[in-house]
Amino acid sequence: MTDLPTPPEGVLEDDHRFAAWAATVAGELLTEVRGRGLEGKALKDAGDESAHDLLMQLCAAYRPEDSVLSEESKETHEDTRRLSADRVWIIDPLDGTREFSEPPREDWAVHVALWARAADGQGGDLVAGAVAQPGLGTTFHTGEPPVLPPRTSQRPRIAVSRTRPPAFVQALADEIDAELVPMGSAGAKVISVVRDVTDAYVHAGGQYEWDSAAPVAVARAAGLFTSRVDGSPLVYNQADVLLPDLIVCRPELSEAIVDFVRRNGTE
Ligand SMILES: Nc1ncnc2c1ncn2[C@@H]1O[C@H](COP(=O)(O)O)[C@@H](OP(=O)(O)O)[C@H]1O
Ligand SMILES: [Mg+2]
Repeated sequence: MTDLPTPPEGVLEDDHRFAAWAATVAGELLTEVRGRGLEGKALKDAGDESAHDLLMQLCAAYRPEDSVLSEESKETHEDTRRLSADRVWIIDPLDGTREFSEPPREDWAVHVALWARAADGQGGDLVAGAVAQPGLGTTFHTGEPPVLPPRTSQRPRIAVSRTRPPAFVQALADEIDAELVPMGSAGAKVISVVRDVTDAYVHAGGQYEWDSAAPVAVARAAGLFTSRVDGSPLVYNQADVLLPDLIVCRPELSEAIVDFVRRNGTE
């Protein structure tokens, strides 16, 4: 066990600030790992493992009562105690692992989200989240919700996966006269909408709760629209952590995107 970073004053008392701090220090560690001269799989593995270990240690030390679901631990996926827990941290220690291993790309991120059970005990939802994007030197989080800048492009720009863009998004773009903007990392794509680099992120075909939980928490706090591609709600802390599709967009685009999927499906 390495020495844990010391939380700044006030961080432990506030879940939003704790999420932001944890994501930030994991991002700093990843930046350091990226400077070690590793390449390819060795760099990917070192990144995934070091950020996961640090975040698990921070949660164990400072949020010992809470459950954790982390991409990098199969044990946490299968641990059914989180299904009856009141609070679950949903973590992607390194989202956009591929892009992390291709310096100087900046489309990779650290995701830390908190899911909490509703007061009536029925279901729950995301209550805090942070996305650190070290390549931009910024952590976006629900403690200080990002202010959505005015839209600078009349033509919609849709962020899509750089390596596995769903085919239907091209058809959607053709219909609404949008431009596709390929990039890595679900977090970086959501943050591109938050920053007015794009206007929407549309994905289908596979993804897991940790890929979208923290970005969606931040997007909602910024006033963006979030849903599954069929317009139904994104639901977290499920037994099956597959959450294969989503839309994050400026509110004025949601109707056209959901309507397209309802008419055409995603095949
Ligand atoms: N079809 C698919 N099945 C499973 N995971 C997928 C997926 N498409 C994207 N993802 C995951 O979503 C994240 C963003 O992907 P992309 O950059 O292609 O948009 C990546 O997370 P990780 O980097 O944490 O593995 C990737 O693994
Ligand atoms: Mg991911």
